[in-house]
Amino acid sequence: MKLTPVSITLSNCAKTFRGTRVLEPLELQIGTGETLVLLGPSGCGKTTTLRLIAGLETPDPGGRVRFGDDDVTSLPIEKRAVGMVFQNYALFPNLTVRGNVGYGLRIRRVGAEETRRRVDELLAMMRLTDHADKPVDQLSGGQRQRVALARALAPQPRVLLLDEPLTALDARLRDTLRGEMNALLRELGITTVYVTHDQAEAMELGDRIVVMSAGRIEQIGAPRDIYYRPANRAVAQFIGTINRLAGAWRDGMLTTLGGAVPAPEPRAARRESLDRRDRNNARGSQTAQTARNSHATEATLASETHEVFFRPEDAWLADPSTAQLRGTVEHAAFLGERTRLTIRDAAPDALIVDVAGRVELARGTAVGISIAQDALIALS
Ligand SMILES: Nc1ncnc2c1ncn2[C@@H]1O[C@H](COP(=O)(O)OP(=O)(O)OP(=O)(O)O)[C@@H](O)[C@H]1O
Repeated sequence: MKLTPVSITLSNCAKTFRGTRVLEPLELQIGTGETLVLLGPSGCGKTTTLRLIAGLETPDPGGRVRFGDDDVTSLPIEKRAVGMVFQNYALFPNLTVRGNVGYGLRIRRVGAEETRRRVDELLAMMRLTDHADKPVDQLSGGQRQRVALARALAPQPRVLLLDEPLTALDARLRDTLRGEMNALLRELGITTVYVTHDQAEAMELGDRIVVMSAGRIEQIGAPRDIYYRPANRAVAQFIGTINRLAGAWRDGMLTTLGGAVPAPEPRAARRESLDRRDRNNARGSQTAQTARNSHATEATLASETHEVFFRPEDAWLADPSTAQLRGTVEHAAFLGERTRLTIRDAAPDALIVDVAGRVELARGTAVGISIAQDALIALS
């Protein structure tokens, strides 16, 4: 497929419907060929943002939308060269698969031969060749979704916009199609904006994720950044499961019900250490960084809210006599590849700890828990 992807820039883009502002002014740059995922709870403004990019809505006065160097703010959707896929696919039920995929080319008066060539190529790419002449209502949900994608790509758009394209499918199919979608977007290299409220989809597909809530951007970052370095509680609680340890600071340790844990590394140091862990290349200007970090530690602790957070998979069971925290098993959920423990009395809130392997623990068993220091997260 011959595609010429572009970057997208939204500047000062707010949206008000009948006096109610549903999107605060936002700034967003999407790189050429990047897959950017808009993630957040229902009603947070994801679809509105996508529609501003599509040209289905215009931003409040002062907002601008650019594709590369082109200011497209006042262009309608049909002049923006975008391909769109919706949750319900919006296929034409009276047309065959081939008719649906070729639709956008016919209305653009592309010649019959070129149309056939492009449609055949897309049908092959989407593994739909054998279904080309079927009416779309004879297809499975996954196949319809692939027809919708092929139809969006046929006119060779500059940008691909996907609004919850997998949501209507059952969980198992969604997992399979997520992998296929990932491979396809990498292969096409098209600039893609993908709306979802499903974190697994966001993590697997996004080069970067934009976490939104109540019409605002809470954080923009690579999936690992968002997961391991959430900017605030809203992000941490929306993405995955997170445990809270509340207590009092004593000698650099947070003392809670069942023991004590060391102070988390402040954000700057944490970023450094995670980057080291991720990329395994810790050389560079370490000395200056370390000086900045020790300064940051004191500043962070002084303003600390007496709580730290950690993910369930970052803790492990340890001998209670040497563990950081002690508690009792409230519940052990065997999930196949791991067991999810709910542990009481270690902290004011119950803690969730994931353990791999063959673990069988009865309710009431006394356990010890330790947590990797670089996995402790301080949040505002
Ligand atoms: N045309 C409209 N007129 C009035 N209000 C609207 C309109 N479109 C969206 N809204 C409101 O704007 C807010 C954001 O909606 P939007 O569809 O962007 O959210 P979302 O994050 O995509 O949610 P969902 O995941 O449920 O689709 C919601 O409160 C919604 O009711």
